[in-house]
Amino acid sequence: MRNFLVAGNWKMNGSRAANAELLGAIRAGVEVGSSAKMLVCPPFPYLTETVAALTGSGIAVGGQNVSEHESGAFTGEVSAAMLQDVGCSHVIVGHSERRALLGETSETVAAKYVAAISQGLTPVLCVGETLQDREAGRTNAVIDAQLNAVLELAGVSTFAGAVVAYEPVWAIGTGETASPQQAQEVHAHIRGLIAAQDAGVAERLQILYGGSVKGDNAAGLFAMPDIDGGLIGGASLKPADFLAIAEAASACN
Ligand SMILES: O=C[C@H](O)COP(=O)(O)O
Repeated sequence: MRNFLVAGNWKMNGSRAANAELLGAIRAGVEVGSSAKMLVCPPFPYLTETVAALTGSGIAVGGQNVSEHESGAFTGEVSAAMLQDVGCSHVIVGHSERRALLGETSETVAAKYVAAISQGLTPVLCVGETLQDREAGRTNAVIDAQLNAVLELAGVSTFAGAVVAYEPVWAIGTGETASPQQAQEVHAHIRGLIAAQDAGVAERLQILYGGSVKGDNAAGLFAMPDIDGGLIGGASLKPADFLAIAEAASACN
């Protein structure tokens, strides 16, 4: 039996004042009841304050990106050791916005994944197809290529300490969600790909869905057998929505 994870990716949003309000509301809501594991991923400058604000709450904190390098002359980059040092337990790698806008290749993403694992961080590895890929019938092939790059570099055993997030690019920030059935098909495919190498790891692997998840569509998605939670963008900035999503996950736990 896999536990559910509800992760909030704040992207490049927030301020000290707005974060304090948001975290206070989430903490207060969680204390009255959610049993799903929660994770928030704020921008780098706010990580330390977020860790402090969430101490004792059981809510985990993660980065949104990590350097593939250990240390040194990489201006503007943040290492896995630094994320670990300030109290992060997770880090998002390979988000489609970074793949598309910042030129991250599947090979770079694989190196970031390895950097995270080597520091004891749990990578939240994002994969997903564009609308063009889907319409051309290339969804599974795209997902396979993204995952195989990581499997080849890191090996299947590392997936015991990782989370995969399926995020169809066409559903991110668009208000258009994959239907539970569409998402389930891809999640089952992802689990199958991992199972072909290690059935035990595949069975335990948390696979999150991301792409316009809201309080009112989460339950339908989480009812699917291979969907183990969500990676939430816009709705993670709205406490009522984020808590409703966590409640929907708790109900499945
Ligand atoms: O990382 C989160 C995803 O990009 C989903 O974003 P969204 O919930 O705003 O569609």
